[in-house]
Parts: sequence; C-alpha cells; structure tokens
Amino acid sequence: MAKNVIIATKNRGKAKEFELMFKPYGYEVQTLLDLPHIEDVEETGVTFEENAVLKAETVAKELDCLVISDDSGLSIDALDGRPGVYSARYAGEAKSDEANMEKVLSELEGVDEANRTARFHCVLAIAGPGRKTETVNGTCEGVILEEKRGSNGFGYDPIFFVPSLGKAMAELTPEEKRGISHRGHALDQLRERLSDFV
Ligand SMILES: O=c1nc[nH]c2c1ncn2[C@H]1C[C@H](O)[C@@H](COP(=O)(O)OP(=O)(O)OP(=O)(O)O)O1
Ligand SMILES: [Mg+2]
Repeated sequence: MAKNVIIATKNRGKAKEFELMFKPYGYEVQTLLDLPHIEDVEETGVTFEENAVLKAETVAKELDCLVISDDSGLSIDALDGRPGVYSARYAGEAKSDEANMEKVLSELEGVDEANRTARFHCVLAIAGPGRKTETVNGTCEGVILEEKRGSNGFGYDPIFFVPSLGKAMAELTPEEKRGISHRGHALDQLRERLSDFV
C-alpha cells in the first residue's frame, strides 16, 4: 500500500515536483490543492525558514497530522537579494509568474552577465503532533538570462540559467531539475535527517 505525505502548498508547480520526488520512495503526495477547505496561511515571516515553519505548523495543527511545507524563492545579487521571500508576490498580490519575470528583467536591464548571478533557495519544514518542528534547506546557483528560455517547470525557471548544465531551468526535464534544484537538495537533506521517514 502506498504511504501518504501531505505537502502544505497550493502551488501546482511545486506539487508536481514533490509527486515526482516522493514516488521513488513509495509515497503518494497530497497537497492543499486536494484539501481545498484549508485556508491560505499568511506568509508574515521575513525569512524562508520562518514562512516554512508557519505554513507547516498551521496546517499540521489544522489536520492533526504530519505535514511538510516548502518556502522558496529567488535571490538576485544585483538586487540586494530581492525578490527573496517576496518572490511569489514580487509584481503584486496576483502572484503572476509572467509579471514577476518581467519585473526582474526590467530591473536588470543594462546589467552585464557577470553581475546577473542569483540563487534559488528552498526551506522545507516538517511539523506534526507531538514532534519538534524541523527545517532543512537547499540552494541552486545560476545567472539571470536576458530573455525567457524553455517551457518546463514554473515560476522563474525560464529566466534562470544553470551554468553547470548550460541550459535554462525551464529547458531541463523534471528529472534533471530534481537532480540539481534547491528543492531536490533540500529533500536530500530531509531524507538524511529523517532516514526513518523518507
Ligand atoms: O523551482 C523553482 N523554479 C522557479 N521559481 C521558483 C522555484 N521555487 C520557487 N520559485 C518561486 C516561485 C514563487 O514566485 C516563489 C515561491 O513562493 P512561495 O511562497 O514559497 O510559494 P507559493 O506562494 O507559490 O505557494 P505556497 O506558499 O502555497 O507553497 O519562488
Ligand atoms: Mg506562498
């Protein structure tokens, strides 16, 4: 029988990646897209870690079971780390990937390649009844492109170039992205930490 894991996210792109990532370990993934009665958790933290803990603990309390959350985003050196924890809402509350990418590209207009370095961050939090909340994190280094490339993935993937593979993140297959991504690295950390769980 398949084991179950609940990921406290409403993001379809993340949900797909978690399904792929947990499959090899025999887990079926449920997200908040499958549990529409759970309300959005307001992300009031100023770090990825604070927001990840907030999302995992709120939903774990509501469901009274073990929950994993993901708070992630893009940090661009030339923009002093922005959009950072505001990545999802960078161009407004509509949380549009297209508008967010346009805003980043226009802010980086005229900035040369050497100064377009950036990284994705992912913090996973795991919370549940009677257990101390734990967090792990992963990063992925890259360079912001001048225009979009590729159509896989989600979020800022079309403008994020991965030097080690010579491709934009949105040009990678889901399996390739799992191997090098901030989310993949964070999940590997979680598996190391909780070898009994995943
Ligand atoms: O692999 C990624 N490839 C491209 N973009 C990414 C990635 N990972 C995070 N991102 C961007 C998308 C979003 O603009 C923000 C996450 O914001 P974040 O609050 O964690 O997620 P969200 O609000 O979309 O869903 P939820 O809070 O329900 O999990 O960073
Ligand atoms: Mg969010």
